Amino acid sequence: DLEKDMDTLKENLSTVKKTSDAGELKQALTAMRQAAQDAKGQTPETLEGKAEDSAEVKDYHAHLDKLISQIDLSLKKVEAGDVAGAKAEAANFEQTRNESHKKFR
Ligand code: HEM
Repeated sequence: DLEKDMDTLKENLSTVKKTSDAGELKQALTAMRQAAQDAKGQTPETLEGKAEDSAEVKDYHAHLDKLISQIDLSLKKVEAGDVAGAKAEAANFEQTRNESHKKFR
């Protein structure tokens, strides 16, 4: 469910910020990506009763897609050997989290 996806995001974001090991970083980013993708299939309580094609649900999906794009950029960097650059993307994840929580939490 959505709470579980959010807990997965939180735990793995913490790993992304802490680790300097490329393998561990990649694993945490991959878990975050899966959780964000899964969250797209869930409906937050604040949007219950809204149609799948409503502006609100589309906006919810767009925020998760933004996070997924940011995670993909971070994955690209770690794959290119840029661990510091990959970790720096965490600031963007947090910005998207904060914006999203203001709207949908
Ligand atoms: C790295 C990014 C994010 C982190 C670390 C994060 C973390 C969390 C945490 C820890 C919770 C509380 C979960 C609980 O009650 O146990 C939560 C709730 C929530 N988050 Fe996020 N979040 C992130 C991104 C997002 C995004 C992108 C969205 C929407 C587009 C979102 C929507 C929500 C909603 C709707 C809730 C309330 C869920 C409920 O009904 O309990 N979050 N988030």
